[in-house]
Amino acid sequence: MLSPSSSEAVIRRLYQITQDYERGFEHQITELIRMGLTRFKLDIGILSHVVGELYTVDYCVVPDGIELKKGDEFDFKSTYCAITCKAKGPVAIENMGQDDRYASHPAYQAFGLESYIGIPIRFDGQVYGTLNFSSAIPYTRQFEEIDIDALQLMASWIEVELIRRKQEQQLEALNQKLKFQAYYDSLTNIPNRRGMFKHMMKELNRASRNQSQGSLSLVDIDFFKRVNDTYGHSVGDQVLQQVAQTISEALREYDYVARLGGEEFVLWFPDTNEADNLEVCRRIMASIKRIERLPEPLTVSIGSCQLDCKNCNKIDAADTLADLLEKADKALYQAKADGRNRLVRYEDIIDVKKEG
Ligand SMILES: Nc1nc2c(ncn2[C@@H]2O[C@H](COP(=O)(O)OP(=O)(O)OP(=O)(O)O)[C@@H](O)[C@H]2O)c(=O)[nH]1
Repeated sequence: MLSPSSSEAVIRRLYQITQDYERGFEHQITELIRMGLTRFKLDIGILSHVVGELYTVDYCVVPDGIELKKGDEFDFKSTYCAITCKAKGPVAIENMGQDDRYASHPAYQAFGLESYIGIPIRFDGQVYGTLNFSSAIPYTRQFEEIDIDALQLMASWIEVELIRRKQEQQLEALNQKLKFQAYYDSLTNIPNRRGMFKHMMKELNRASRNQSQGSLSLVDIDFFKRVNDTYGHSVGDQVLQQVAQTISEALREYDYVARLGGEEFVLWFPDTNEADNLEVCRRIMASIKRIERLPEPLTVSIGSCQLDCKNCNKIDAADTLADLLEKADKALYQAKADGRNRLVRYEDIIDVKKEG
């Protein structure tokens, strides 16, 4: 019979291990298995996971010379786990080969383990797997109630931890979703205005630091109201999605596109001169004309402007962005006024030249 101080030691050690969140689940579970091995004086400890007929070793601690590792898979029916799951509760066997119930079990035939103590782990209303400890050597004493108590305590912590980890993963997924919704446009799946602002702050600071240049372009679908009015809002939505995709595909690796709102998109071309900006914008205009969603070709107007940070002092990114957007918007206005389906650069507008 084990003394009460021995069970107190289990509780104390379990408390230490379970408080050690910062070291991660893998560390905690390995320490818990080690504690079980010391507690039961056995040498193989496993947390298994069972899905259908597949038994997988989730975590294990084994002595030198035993080839067993995390991720190893077995046929569930031929494992000791099958015995424990069938029992629906703790199982303790001191000498499997001498036990009429188990001597001919496929698990004993396959692995030949003599002593075994295991318990089912439940998760989400189902059996997740088992926590088990075993050895090829018969047990020298009888398993006691206090052994089962210790095993149940360990299993309870694992069950709580599995739930906690699942909730943590759900929370993380929810956070990712919220982040996506905050910075991406749900219709086109490209960044929205807020996402653009965040990206551009980094980009403009980088351009300033590297004293480099770049082009900003506003792309606006022509007569989009007519698309909605003629073919319906849902076709309008599909056109917006196709335009976003077409622009994304036409861009180079470091170029950037966001939906500014409505049928307007903003494009940023880092380290790009005017000639290169013209070339990419022309490519985009041609690609958009090839969209086949409507009976007539779709056209866009583009207003572009240039940022040149060569030989300039550190810029204020927010002010610079506002300035670039305003210039591109003037150029876009001009493109619309000149008849649409064209690209105008702010630097080429006559009034601007006069002012300059
Ligand atoms: N289907 C759809 N339509 C939208 C969305 N956001 C804005 N719009 C529509 O886009 C249209 C924009 O119309 P206008 O600003 O008059 O521009 P336009 O008809 O493209 O004319 P120009 O830009 O001058 O060539 C409006 O009818 C808006 O209702 C959207 O998410 N989905």
